[in-house]
Amino acid sequence: MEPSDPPFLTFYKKLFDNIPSTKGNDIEALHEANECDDQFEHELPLIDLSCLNQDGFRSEECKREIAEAAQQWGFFQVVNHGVSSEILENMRCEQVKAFKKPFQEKVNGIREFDFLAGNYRWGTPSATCLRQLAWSEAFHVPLTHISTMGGDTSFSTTMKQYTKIVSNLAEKLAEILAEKLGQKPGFFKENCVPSTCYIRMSRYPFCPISPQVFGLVPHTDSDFLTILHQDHVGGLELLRNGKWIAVNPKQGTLLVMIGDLFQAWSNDVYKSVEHRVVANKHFERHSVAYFLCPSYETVIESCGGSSTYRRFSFGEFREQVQDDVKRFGHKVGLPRFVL
Ligand SMILES: C=C1C[C@]23C[C@@]1(O)CC[C@H]2[C@@]12CC[C@H](O)[C@@](C)(C(=O)O1)[C@H]2[C@@H]3C(=O)O
Ligand SMILES: O=C(O)CCC(=O)C(=O)O
Ligand SMILES: [Fe+2]
Repeated sequence: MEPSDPPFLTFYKKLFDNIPSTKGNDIEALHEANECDDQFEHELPLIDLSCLNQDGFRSEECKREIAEAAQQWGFFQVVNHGVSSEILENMRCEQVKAFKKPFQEKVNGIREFDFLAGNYRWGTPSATCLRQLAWSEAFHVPLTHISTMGGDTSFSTTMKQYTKIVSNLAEKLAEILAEKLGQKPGFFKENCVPSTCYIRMSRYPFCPISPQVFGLVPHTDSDFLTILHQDHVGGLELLRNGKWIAVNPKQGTLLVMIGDLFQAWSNDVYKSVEHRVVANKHFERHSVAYFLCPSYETVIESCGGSSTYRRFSFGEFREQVQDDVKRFGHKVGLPRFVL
């Protein structure tokens, strides 16, 4: 019997034949490949955004910290970000409820939310080996969909409240990062549109064969920046100086990740951060991500002159990512666009 929803074990059956035994050298080798440097708690950048409302000196200092973290880590945690713990908790509850809908309803589209089949993803349809499989399911919901969601249901109300605050926060952080590059304000307001920005709600079911599979395979995000909220379970890891570092959950904290578009636009000043989610043998996990994306026509080129990358439109970038995922089972990303 398939013990999991979604039915990973039956649908991806081929990938599970000949999996390394869970005894002896094979499993040791896998543990080594997965190794995460979490023997001691890493000092991940943590920024108090309330400083942005303080006097000029403190606010400038905070902006400097944001830019420094984006350069050195491509990642930072924020507190006092304006999303109340009540909204975070409501969002988590609504998300948990949505994933509890029957599998076939998720696949065909959830009527109640006006979700279509395309809103739901699970696993990695193009995977040809276990290491390419994502042991997770997700709803992708564009902002345009959220703003037109009808009814006064707790789902639509919560989604609207959450995205309103988080989208403003994303734009604000992006503008700070642009300012620190010496750019005039307005680029993100002009180019980032509700039809391409989206929320991705993810559920990582507990996984009986956890060391062999990822909850989400290593990747960088294909946007300007991502704002992520994770629950208390943990499993998110960042790649830094060749080592995977666990991002231990801290209640009320939001995580900010620099995506590929900011890396290209800043000509490598800011770095998109490679991250992954490791599967958990015992507990399911939920997270919600907001992706700040421009319109498909927006041309991405270095904002400060000379560039490592050729100019490309966001539409072209998305297509290339999707083609590569189909052909190779994984994303290639920015290296495709190096001059
Ligand atoms: C199989 C894949 C789909 C994905 C790229 C990847 O190789 C791994 C992660 C996926 C992800 C997650 C975040 C974003 O939604 C996304 C666009 C990205 O950059 O990485 C997707 C990719 C996708 O759906 O095409
Ligand atoms: O669930 C997480 O912690 C990460 C999600 C993620 O990386 C993504 O949706 O792109
Ligand atoms: Fe991601």
